[in-house]
Amino acid sequence: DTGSAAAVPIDDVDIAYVTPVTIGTPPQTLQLDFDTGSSDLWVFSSHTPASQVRGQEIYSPNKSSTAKLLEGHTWSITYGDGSASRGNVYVDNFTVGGLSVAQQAVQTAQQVSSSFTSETNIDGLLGLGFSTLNTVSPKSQLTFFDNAKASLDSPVFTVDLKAQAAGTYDFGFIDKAKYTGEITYVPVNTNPGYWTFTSSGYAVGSGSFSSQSITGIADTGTSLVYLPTAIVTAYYRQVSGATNSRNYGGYVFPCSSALPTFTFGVGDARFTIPSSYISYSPIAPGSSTCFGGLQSSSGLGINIWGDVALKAAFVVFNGANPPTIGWAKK
Ligand SMILES: CSC[C@H](NC(=O)[C@H](Cc1ccccc1)OC(=O)N1CCC(N)CC1)C(=O)N[C@@H](CC1CCCCC1)[C@@H](O)Cn1ccccc1=O
Repeated sequence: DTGSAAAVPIDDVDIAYVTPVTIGTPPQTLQLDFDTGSSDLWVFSSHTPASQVRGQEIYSPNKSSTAKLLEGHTWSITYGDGSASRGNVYVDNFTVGGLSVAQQAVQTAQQVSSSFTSETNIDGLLGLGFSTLNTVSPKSQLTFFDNAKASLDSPVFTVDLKAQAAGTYDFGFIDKAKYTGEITYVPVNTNPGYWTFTSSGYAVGSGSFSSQSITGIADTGTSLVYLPTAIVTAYYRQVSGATNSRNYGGYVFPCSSALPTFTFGVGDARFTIPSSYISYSPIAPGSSTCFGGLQSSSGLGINIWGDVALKAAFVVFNGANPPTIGWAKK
């Protein structure tokens, strides 16, 4: 089997991307944020208090003839940005872009934090991390990818995110039309449960490439790129008026300042993030102060290659044994 579904930016700065999925019988369509940084599949549902729902599509298991409650199972998750949700668990038919899983664990929200309520374009998350991270108790559940893997032509999914345009998540195949040149594969460390790999170094603008190992995670659920402070300060030293603002929680600069590109290495390959991706967004609508798409990871304890980096490449998440991750230009 294979599947292919669109990844659509939810706003004008690509803060996140959503992908349509169908759940149950008859099919209920929701827009989920596919997140390689977590491993829970959870949805706004008929169990979510009305006061916490603001226009999101909901999944109603009682309207699905194939839904079954997973007795006594609950889940609770808190993300890096402090957002959180928790609830019960059903199993039901689940389809992404023509690829179906019959008994997928669908975690229904009984409680979501205010940031989820206010994010009206996200109806839930679909975790594409390793199933070891799943929070369902007493028995943890498998991700959609792990459930589908055995039936896939090839045990892979690929990510092709675009700036202000619809990209794709493909399952089970690698579409040669989506990239140019070769795919450079590097090992993945599955220990923490994320797609953790080691970049071979970086360059700021047209400066020389600094070869060094930068271990981090490829995370579709994180908007920005978070790297070691030394790298980030070297970058913003080239941006006139840039300051690391405690007030705004990161590097900001005059929107009129010229920004260099940022190049990162994967093995011998080099990927350049255009300046436009790093001039992330005005700190408030109409402001002339902009927030950077490259920020320090010092507060996180982990380096994160989020959407700002993923948009600059075609990425293969290879779920074979052992797993690897492949990067190609596009
Ligand atoms: C540096 S972990 C911060 C990161 N959350 C972000 O990247 C959010 C994304 C967002 C924001 C607003 C609307 C929609 C989406 O965006 C910002 O935080 N931004 C963008 C806008 C900027 N002005 C400020 C900084 C984050 O927790 N991701 C997790 C998945 C997210 C959770 C929130 C909803 C969307 C999916 C996850 O993969 C991060 N993970 C990764 C590994 C381990 C644990 C863990 O939990």
